[in-house]
Amino acid sequence: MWSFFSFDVFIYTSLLFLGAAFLLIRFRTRTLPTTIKKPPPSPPRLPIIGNLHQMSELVHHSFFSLARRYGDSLMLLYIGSVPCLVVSSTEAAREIMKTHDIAFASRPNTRMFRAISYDLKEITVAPYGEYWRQAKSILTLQLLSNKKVQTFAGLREKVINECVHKITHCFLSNKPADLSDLFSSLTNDITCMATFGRTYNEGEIGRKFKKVLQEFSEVLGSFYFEDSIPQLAVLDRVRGLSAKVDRVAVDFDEFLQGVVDETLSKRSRNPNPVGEDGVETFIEALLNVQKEDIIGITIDADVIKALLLDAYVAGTDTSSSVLEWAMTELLLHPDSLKKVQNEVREVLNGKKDITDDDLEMMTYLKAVIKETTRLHPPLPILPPRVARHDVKVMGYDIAEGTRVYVNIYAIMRDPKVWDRPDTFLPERFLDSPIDFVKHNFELLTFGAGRRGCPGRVFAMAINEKVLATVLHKFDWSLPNGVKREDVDMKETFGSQMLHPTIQVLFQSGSRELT
Ligand code: HEM
Repeated sequence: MWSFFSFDVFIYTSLLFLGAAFLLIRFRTRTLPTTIKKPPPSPPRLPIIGNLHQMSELVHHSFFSLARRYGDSLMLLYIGSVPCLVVSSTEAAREIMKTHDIAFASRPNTRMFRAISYDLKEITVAPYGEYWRQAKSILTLQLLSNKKVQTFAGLREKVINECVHKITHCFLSNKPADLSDLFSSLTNDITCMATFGRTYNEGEIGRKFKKVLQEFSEVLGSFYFEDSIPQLAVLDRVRGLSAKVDRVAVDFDEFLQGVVDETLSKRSRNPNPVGEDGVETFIEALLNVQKEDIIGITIDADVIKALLLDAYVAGTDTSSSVLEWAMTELLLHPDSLKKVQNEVREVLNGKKDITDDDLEMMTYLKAVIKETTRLHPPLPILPPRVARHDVKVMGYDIAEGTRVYVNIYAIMRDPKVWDRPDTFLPERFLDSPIDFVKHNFELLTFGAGRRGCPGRVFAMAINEKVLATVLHKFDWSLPNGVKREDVDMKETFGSQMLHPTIQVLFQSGSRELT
């Protein structure tokens, strides 16, 4: 549900750039309503496409460099005809997500999101209102509470052990471990088991699931003209994107309906079913909420499928991105690697299994994860919010309907807030109160305010345990022949989140084989 520009922007902006001069005669860029007296500073823009031609594939970098020139707190851009407020400082983020949180608590209503999110029933894109409130409270309280996340401990353990066996196998065959691939399967398996009660890796259904996920990511990463330059919506049809979006929505629905039918059929055979290992999975919990009928919204089949989609899509690639970057940074910073490994091994003191209490004592490990996501947030720009009415922010007038992009990449590298902002330095978090909490506006990995991420505890339980396990069980180095300076730290979009450009291939050492 996250990305909003992609590489195909290049092709179409070039085309548009040429066409803009001609089209200028026919169309005029939408201007702000006259009530907007003092808009935030803006770079100059072109007719029709606005500032689209200034966007690169990695939009957070484009926003970052434009903000330095035009508005390092708030800047107004136009993506096509849509006014977009770019937020690039801690103070401005606090204004948007705390002071004026309700005014900006909605998400844009776009054709793309309507098509692939059960008509905006997914929480991530749902407009602010009663439905969003109730659906988010189901997710937060019934599916992702601390207590619920603890019930998945056995499941996490099982999947992590499988990953350890695969790494051991690489070691024994003297091959580098492809951690990109291993972390991606691991987070996929944990999220699938917690959400659907089983994995979908094998056979015909596995093949179909993979294909639909691939296409889902492709449409999410596509630039949809209808949503930003409606005059050119025909281009979406010409290049087959409109049809593809509709087809992906149908295919994903077919898959999710299959998951629901399978679960219902199990329930009809056993009225009190629990998933594998006696755990109530998300789908079971949702069907129970539906049966009890105690909340203020109708939980129909589409709502169940939309919330499953929310949990699966939001929970998978985000965590694998964090793990990949953490291992990459540690390999590039041997002192930190040694320090975190010593901590893990000292806390465990010869014990084989890692408990939540052990993780609580691993303060440097937690600092490594914070520092990793500060430099490499899986979502470098928060999913867009939208102004629900005219509002004044930091002395500027923001018009109703303005889309708001909080560039957390810029905020988390702001030299006014962070000493040596581009350096990997987990120590900065050791004696610092800065944490992933709702009203923290320096470390915004999980967003903030009403629209903040409800999956933080679920995600951190995976990230901490996986990282502690691979550091405990193995010694790591770059594969033979690869030097530190050869590692390319450029970012690239994986399925949806930013990953290192390289596949993270590491040599595992022999410390302890299970
Ligand atoms: C490392 C893992 C994760 C990261 C970095 C992450 C990050 C984020 C961010 C940045 C947002 C936007 C917050 C905002 O707009 O202020 C978000 C929203 C959301 N996340 Fe996560 N997330 C992660 C894992 C999860 C998991 C595991 C789930 C559920 C199983 C989840 C479910 C959601 C949902 C439903 C929203 C939308 C909230 C709303 O719009 O009200 N996330 N996440």
